[in-house]
Amino acid sequence: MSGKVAVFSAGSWGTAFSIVLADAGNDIVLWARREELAKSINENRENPDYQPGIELPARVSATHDVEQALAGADLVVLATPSQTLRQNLTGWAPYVERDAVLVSLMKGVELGTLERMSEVIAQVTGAGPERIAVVSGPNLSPEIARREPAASVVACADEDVARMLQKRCHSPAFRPYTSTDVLGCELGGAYKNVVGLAVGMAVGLGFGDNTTASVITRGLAETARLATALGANPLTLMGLAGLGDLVATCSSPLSRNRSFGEKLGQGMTTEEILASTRQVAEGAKSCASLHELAMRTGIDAPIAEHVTEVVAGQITARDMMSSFIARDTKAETD
Ligand SMILES: NC(=O)c1ccc[n+]([C@@H]2O[C@H](COP(=O)([O-])OP(=O)(O)OC[C@H]3O[C@@H](n4cnc5c(N)ncnc54)[C@H](O)[C@@H]3O)[C@@H](O)[C@H]2O)c1
Ligand SMILES: O=P(O)(O)OC[C@H](O)CO
Repeated sequence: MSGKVAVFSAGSWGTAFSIVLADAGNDIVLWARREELAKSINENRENPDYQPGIELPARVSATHDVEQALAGADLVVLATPSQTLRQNLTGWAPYVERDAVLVSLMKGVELGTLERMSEVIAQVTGAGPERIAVVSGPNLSPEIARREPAASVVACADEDVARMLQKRCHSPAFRPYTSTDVLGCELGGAYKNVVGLAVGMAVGLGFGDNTTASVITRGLAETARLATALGANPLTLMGLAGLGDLVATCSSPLSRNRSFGEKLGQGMTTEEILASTRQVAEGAKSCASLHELAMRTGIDAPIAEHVTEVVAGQITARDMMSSFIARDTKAETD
């Protein structure tokens, strides 16, 4: 099964996932925000800004023209920073083919509205749940771009559509599993970034594996508490889009969220860290929306709460770690 796929946009994950889709037999048009980047990708077969040193397959071409990217595409893959999706998609939506399936690769929750990316897509495009899918799992883009073996979850409320997407992105190095739990996959993906920040802070403070394992495990408990309260299948959180992604993010120096946390732990401010990178660390924004979502749902979320405070400069990473230990004691399963 193959066809034309439009990928928005040519960042780290959009570029790496284009390689997966091309290896699986699709023709990809990769939209780049800057015209000169699209030109450079077409001329040099490489995205020097986001996946340097990786040769792009012949099936991948780039454009800065939205209409050209979307014409005839039956899959539209969205990989922008989460907080920019609504505004961007509003401009792109008029050119999306009527029956195209919209696939979110993003791992964030919108500030203010507290909406997941699939909810933003539904609102902006009017697409029903059978046309909205999510891909989420332990997929650090530099490893995917190098075609190192990895698995992931493709979720859609309509299982047939999830199966179609599974076929469209099953490549020799990338193994997708289907799910109908869109909410569980999205919250697993967004929450692991916040836990990755907390783990990074512990590493930056010089703490070892007992500390990081404790934060990871309590982070999974916090994720599962919120996600299941909102209707997720608890098994989703134990799978690739939950535990799997949490392990990859929290253990890898490639993770932008973990690295961001490490710098906070070493004493840098959020503003200094943001000024030092062009890539997005979604957890630095979604910590606030996830904490608010937890409060609105009546769920205890100390990791999201304290990470938000550290990112906002209200407490230090060391204060956060002390507070985790000093909190009222309770049963593990409460
Ligand atoms: N990189 C990964 O390993 C990875 C893996 C899985 C999921 N994700 C998720 O994919 C999403 C995108 O991440 P990424 O790693 O590709 O980010 P990135 O920072 O590498 O790239 C972001 C892309 O969006 C564009 N962009 C930035 N600001 C924009 C704006 N205001 N309007 C339009 N475009 C804008 C950039 O030009 C770039 O092409 C995030 O939600 C992230 O959590 C990333
Ligand atoms: O680099 P990060 O922290 O955004 O993580 C990338 C992916 O989400 C890992 O699955």
